[in-house]
This record gives sequence, structure tokens and C-alpha cells, in this order.
Amino acid sequence: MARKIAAGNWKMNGVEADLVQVDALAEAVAAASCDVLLCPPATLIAPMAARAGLMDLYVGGQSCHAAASGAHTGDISAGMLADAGATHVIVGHSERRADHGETNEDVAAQVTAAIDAGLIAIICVGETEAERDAEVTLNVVASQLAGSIPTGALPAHIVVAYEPVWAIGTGRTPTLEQIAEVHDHIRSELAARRGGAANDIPLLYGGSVKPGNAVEIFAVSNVDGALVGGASLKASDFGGIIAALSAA
Ligand SMILES: O=C[C@H](O)COP(=O)(O)O
Repeated sequence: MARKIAAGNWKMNGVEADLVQVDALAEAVAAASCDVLLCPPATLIAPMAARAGLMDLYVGGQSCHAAASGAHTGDISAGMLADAGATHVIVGHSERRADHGETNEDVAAQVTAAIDAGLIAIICVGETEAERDAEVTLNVVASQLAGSIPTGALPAHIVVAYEPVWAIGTGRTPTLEQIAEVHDHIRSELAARRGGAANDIPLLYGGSVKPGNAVEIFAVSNVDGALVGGASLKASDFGGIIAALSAA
């Protein structure tokens, strides 16, 4: 049985003053029966981890380089994220794949680097709108999974997030049947490679998750939580999503 995770991705949003949102989450985190994770910009990882103090709140990065160090201006290594207090890192987000041309091979190398640094890698997959319209969603997701997860990665070290690109930040979501279809497919693809251990890999849905749709999404088969963008920036919204997952 996979752990339940409510993960927030602040993307390129937030300055130190916004860390008051962490204090405001304290009650929701204390009452949660799921893991709660926030992935702020790299500049806020250390102060957020310090702010989290004794709260049961994990802090993560949004990307990492495959190399441990070296001449990679503007990049950050998995070890640096861990050094700043991160326990997780998002890899292969569609915004990284689109903005930085990251391929499945790049993502697999980042996953290996993350695991080597002691981080849990949250591996993102998902189809574009054109791919959904062309009815190739399941193939696209299967090939992203096959290419982005290194064969040696243990289930305890990885999380998979299904994020349809067209649902990110748009207010649009797939139908519950469509989410179930993809999550069931991801579970069976993982099981084909890893057998029963695949059941331990948390599968998160991401794309316009809000307090108002969280309850129904968390009731879908093989949805173990969410990777939340916009609604993770405000403690009141993210708190509602954490409560919905805890009750699921
Ligand atoms: O990583 C998070 C996702 O891209 C979802 O973003 P969103 O909740 O703003 O649609």
C-alpha cells in the first residue's frame, strides 16, 4: 500500500515573506494522516526547512542536475538540495521538459542523482492536449515511465506524478474516469517491471487540484495524493487539500 502524499510545488513563486504560509499550515499538518511536502524555489529551501521546525512537513527541490558538481552555471545538484534541508525533489516536470528541453534520459539521470543524494524523486509524466486528442495518452505516459525511471530505482525512493500538461494552471481537469484510466495504467506498467513492489510507489495526480475538487479526485482508483501548483501557495487552500487527502 502506497503512502499518501500532499505535495505542493511553488514553482518560481515566493520570497522569504511568503514563509508565513508555512506557519499558517501548522494546524493542517498536525492533523494530517498523509505526508505533506512543499517544494519552494531553491532560495527558500533552507529557510522553509528551518521554519518547519518540529512540524511534520517535508521540504523538496523542483529539479536537480544529474551531476554532483561542476561547471553547470545556474544549476543545482541533488546533494546541494539535501544539504539545504530537502528530502525530496521533483524531476521531469513538464515545465522543465518544455522550457529546458529535458528528455526522458535526462530525467532518469536526475533520478539516479537524487537517489544517490538520499532524496526521494517525484517523477512527472503526462500528455499534451494534442496527444490526448490523438488518443495516445497511455502510450505517451508508458514511454515516459519506461525512459525516466532508472531500472535500479527502488520503490521506496520514487513517487510518480501524473500531470496532464493541458490541465496545469488552466482550471481544467480530466474526468475522473480519465484520471482512473491513466493511474491504473501507470500502476500496471510499474507492476510489469517491479511486480508487487509497484504497489508501494505513490501515484500523485497533478493539474488544477483545488480544495473544491480534491475530495472526488482522491476517491479515484490508484490516486495516492496530489502534486499541487497554484493552490499550494495559500495555506488555506493547501490545508483544504491536505484535509481531503487525510479523509480519503
Ligand atoms: O506541479 C504542479 C502542477 O504543475 C500543477 O499545477 P496547478 O495545480 O497550478 O495546475
